[in-house]
Amino acid sequence: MGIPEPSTPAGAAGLAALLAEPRRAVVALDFDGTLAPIVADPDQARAHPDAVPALARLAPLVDTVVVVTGRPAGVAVRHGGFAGVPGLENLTVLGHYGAERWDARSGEVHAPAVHPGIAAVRAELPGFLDSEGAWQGVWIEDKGRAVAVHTRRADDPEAAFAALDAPLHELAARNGLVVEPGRMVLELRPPGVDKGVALTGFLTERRAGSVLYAGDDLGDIAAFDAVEKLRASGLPGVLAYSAPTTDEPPLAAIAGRADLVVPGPAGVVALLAALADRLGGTASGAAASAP
Ligand SMILES: O=P(O)(O)OC[C@H]1O[C@H](O[C@H]2O[C@H](CO)[C@@H](O)[C@H](O)[C@H]2O)[C@H](O)[C@@H](O)[C@@H]1O
Repeated sequence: MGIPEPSTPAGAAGLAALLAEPRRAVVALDFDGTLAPIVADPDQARAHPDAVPALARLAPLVDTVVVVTGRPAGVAVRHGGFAGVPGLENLTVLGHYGAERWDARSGEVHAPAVHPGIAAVRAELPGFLDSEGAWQGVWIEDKGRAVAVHTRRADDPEAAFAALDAPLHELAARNGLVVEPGRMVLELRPPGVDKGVALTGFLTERRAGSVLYAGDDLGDIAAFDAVEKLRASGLPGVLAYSAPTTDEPPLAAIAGRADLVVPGPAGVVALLAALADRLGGTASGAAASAP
């Protein structure tokens, strides 16, 4: 596939800037639903099989590739298969919505102390969920510095999500936390950072000349907001939506703002490969046009 044409002038300008000066471009990608297909068990989610090969061709041609995810950074690295890959030396993973950072060069995760509200919620949550009614299939993902309540495997995932929304907001507020909603998940996590804050900080650090951001979920709205704000202040950017390929409805809050809509992780990977093709990447990651 070639590079799809952005549907907006701002997106076309963003893509043009990326292609004109790729060495100043940051390619920023969400993980679940964007690089990794959605599956029922988060522990079984893995990057699309063509993701790492495409990224390993593209990454040496741009300033950096950054994965911005709600996952713990180490989990995204493991499930992505990102560590020790030739070509991915300039990959960074910003985990926990930007609270954690892993850089391929050091191989280390940097993270702040765990918020004290997490221990309290971890202890209270099982009994709390019982008291809210037995939602068959609702389960808790302990993410270390956040705790997520998943409803995807409940008998009625949407009903379980809707019923738990307000009580979990109350539980989070009582413990100094916020609720981060996602695709059939309500996560209780510390406030203070989101994907927009994380992405803006990273682009500033890199002195980026352009950005491409791809995402699929509610947590990506903050990153979309950030790219739109940066565009208004002169940084070209292109926004891509990884649309569901199942009967799940598209997320209007993102779909309507995207410059490019691609079919799920397979479409994202095809976009990355097409960018690498256009920029002259080879299988080893060397740029044909590189100095
Ligand atoms: O920011 P992301 O990389 O998109 O991570 C967001 C959450 O993704 C995971 O949950 C989602 O993917 C699961 C596996 O496909 C799916 O079962 C679940 O319904 C989705 O919400 C992950 O489990 C969370 O910890 C992430 O915060």
